Amino acid sequence: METKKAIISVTNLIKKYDDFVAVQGLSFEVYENEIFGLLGPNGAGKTTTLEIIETLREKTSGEIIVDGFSVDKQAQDIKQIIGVQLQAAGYYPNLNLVELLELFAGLYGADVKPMEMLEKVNLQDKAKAKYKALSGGQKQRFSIATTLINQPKIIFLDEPTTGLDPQARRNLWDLITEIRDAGTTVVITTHYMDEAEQLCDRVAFVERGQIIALDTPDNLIDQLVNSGFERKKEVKKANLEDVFINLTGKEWRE
Ligand SMILES: Nc1ncnc2c1ncn2[C@@H]1O[C@H](COP(=O)(O)OP(=O)(O)OP(=O)(O)O)[C@@H](O)[C@H]1O
Repeated sequence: METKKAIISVTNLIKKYDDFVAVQGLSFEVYENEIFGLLGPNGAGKTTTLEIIETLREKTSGEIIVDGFSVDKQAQDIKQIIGVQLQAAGYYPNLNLVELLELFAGLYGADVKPMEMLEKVNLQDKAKAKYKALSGGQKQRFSIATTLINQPKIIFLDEPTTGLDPQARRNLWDLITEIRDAGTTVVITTHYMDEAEQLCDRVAFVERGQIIALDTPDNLIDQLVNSGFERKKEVKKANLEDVFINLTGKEWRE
């Protein structure tokens, strides 16, 4: 990674839901133009943390700066430069994909061409389709397209590949990498460690509302190996997912 400028700084973030402390003093930085993964068990506090950074949820205390703007005083400025996946409920059922993108662009006051957006995520053939008629992978790609409407500096993707088949997942990894390579910072959560290893430049492990490790996947694996860890079973040169991909091909297909 050439540049190491922080675009997100989270310092001592605390979030309480009544008496329950969901986030217990998190501090981390996301660098400009990296894919940063927040990993950890169910209920660790990942989504809560993302939603606070996205200015969608109030924090209890702590400081968050996004591209120089404070979540406390400049939430509107932050909203302008980030892209967040909308809940599927926001996709009006009677509108097709082009119409939905036109609607969202209008709401953002953004000057985008819906067909170009659809081409970016390889959905140009589905321009006239309704959201509910898309496959799981297509729905995710459309949802990612909606995060790009306001040409954001940072996009947030919460478990974007959950429930997708191996090809759709790999296609999405390619898409997310392209988005990073085009200059956008990506913050992602995932429960798939192979995905985090392949896709993320750096990852933070969150456990019970605290960060317990943060580094590149390579460094974290090396540290574990250097501590004497060994897998019980000999690792083969391929796994069952490789067999799947090899049998069924890599092309876009849904
Ligand atoms: N609105 C809420 N009110 C009360 N408790 C909440 C609320 N939202 C989340 N929590 C609790 O805060 C904790 C953290 O939840 P969060 O959704 O941030 O975890 P997560 O790491 O994203 O989990 P997952 O991997 O399952 O998505 C959980 O114990 C959850 O039950």
